Amino acid sequence: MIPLLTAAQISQVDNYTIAHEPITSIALMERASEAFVVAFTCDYPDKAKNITVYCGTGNNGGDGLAIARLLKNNFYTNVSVKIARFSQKSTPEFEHNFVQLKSVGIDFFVINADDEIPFDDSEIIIDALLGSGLNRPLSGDYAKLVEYLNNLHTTVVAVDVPTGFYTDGQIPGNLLVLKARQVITFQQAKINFLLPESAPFMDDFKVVDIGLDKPFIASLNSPYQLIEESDVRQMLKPRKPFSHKGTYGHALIIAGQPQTMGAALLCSSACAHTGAGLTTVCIPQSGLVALNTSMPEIMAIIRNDLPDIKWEKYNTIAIGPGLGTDASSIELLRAVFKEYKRPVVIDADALNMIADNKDLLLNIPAGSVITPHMKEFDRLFGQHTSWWQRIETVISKAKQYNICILLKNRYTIIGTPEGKIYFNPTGNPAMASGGMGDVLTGVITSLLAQGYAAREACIIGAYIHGKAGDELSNQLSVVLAGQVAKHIPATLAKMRA
Ligand SMILES: NC(=O)C1=CN([C@@H]2O[C@H](COP(=O)(O)OP(=O)(O)OC[C@H]3O[C@@H](n4cnc5c(N)ncnc54)[C@H](O)[C@@H]3O)[C@@H](O)[C@H]2O)[C@H](O)CC1
Ligand SMILES: [K+]
Repeated sequence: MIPLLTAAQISQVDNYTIAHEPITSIALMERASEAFVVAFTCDYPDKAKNITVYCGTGNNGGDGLAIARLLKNNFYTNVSVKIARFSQKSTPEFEHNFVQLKSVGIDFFVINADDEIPFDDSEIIIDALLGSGLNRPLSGDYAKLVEYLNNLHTTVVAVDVPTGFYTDGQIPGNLLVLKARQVITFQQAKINFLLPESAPFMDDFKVVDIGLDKPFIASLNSPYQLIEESDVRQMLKPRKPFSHKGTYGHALIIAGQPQTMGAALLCSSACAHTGAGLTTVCIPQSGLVALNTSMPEIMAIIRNDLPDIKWEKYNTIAIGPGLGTDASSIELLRAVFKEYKRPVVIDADALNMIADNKDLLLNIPAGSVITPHMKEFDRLFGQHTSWWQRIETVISKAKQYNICILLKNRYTIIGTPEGKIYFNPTGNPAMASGGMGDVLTGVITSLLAQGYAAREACIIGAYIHGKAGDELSNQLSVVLAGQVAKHIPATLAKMRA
């Protein structure tokens, strides 16, 4: 896991690294700038491009000055610098790099407070105006400059953070930010890069290692963690010799109506493909032919017969995909919560029924998983005006109800009762199509049936679901839910190799 830190914590790590590596702050800035330049030259190899580096007078600006110098050393022939000197304040690291810049003879121009903004015709802008030190929205000269630069629609590559962007905490509405084509960020993704509010301000970000002290970062015990493939590989249990279908659990999936049988088929297919020993799906009578034709490996219970079943023979139950929200479905949901005491997976219409009958929240079996998308989440827990607020709610509700909450998004957010938040990095826009959530529910259900705890089931499930889609999207511009379900065994095989 990569612990994700707030700006205040990053500055703490910065100071710790300087004191304990030890390294001077100027050498650390040089290391960061070198790392930026390595990444930059890889993505922008044309050394004749007209590049302007815009620098503030803090350490982000100091980085910018060092970057301009290093680009020149790397034979970029058309680099110049514009310095926004909007206040008397500057850092010693900035001043040091200013002297260095002058010594290598790069053209620079100082924009003072209230000055007219100089004309810019560069092909690439490197944004080193403000970084993680931002402590208020842009205004005055900074706002004027950023508005001017945004209107140019030039390719902008931001150093560490796009100027004006908040790295953590709630992002105010109508925020003015220098929009970046790419952000090359130091040491780790900033938490807000992983939230949808970052989308208008950056197309892409790349993390470069600048050697900050990793044990110290870990010691800060951040609640926010980014999942890495190695975590999932470690969590995955092998399929052992002499094991049999009973070893891998029996999942019951309660899903589908005559018009939404697809949800039941996709969910149960994903469950079987993720390796549950047995999968039974509870469907309406009219869906039986479709099930038997498409998935002969899956057993069926007809919906009307459900009340008579032996609940305890299932290792887990999933309820919700395509289920509908009529009176009989609510009755069914209540019956599951009453009769079944092991962890369940609750999705889609089951979440909507809980949203309309909030008393049911208290009856969710301990250790269960709920898998809402944003709208289902807000219906359950109230309207939110920002994703940061939603994360706070995930933390409090996961604890209150002793459940894992998996809030679906580009970087799916998984909250645990212990107060941790895990971000899943896999998945891609080719997967944005119907049924994908049903497949994810099936994957997680399968993992619970196989004996993984809710936290592991969510982390592994979200990761492999997205990774299967990533693998498919190498060749396909649109990936359908059924394709993801069928590809899971191949993804799992690679992960276990
Ligand atoms: N550990 C690392 O990741 C390293 C980071 N480096 C770089 O340092 C910046 C952070 O530098 P800092 O001096 O703390 O802040 P900024 O340059 O972002 O800002 C300077 C200064 O500006 C003032 N300010 C804040 N908000 C506003 C505003 N809205 N308008 C005007 N002025 C504002 C405030 O006083 C700030 O202190 C980080 O991003 C990296 O680029 C190191 O180079 C290497 C290690
Ligand atoms: K910046």
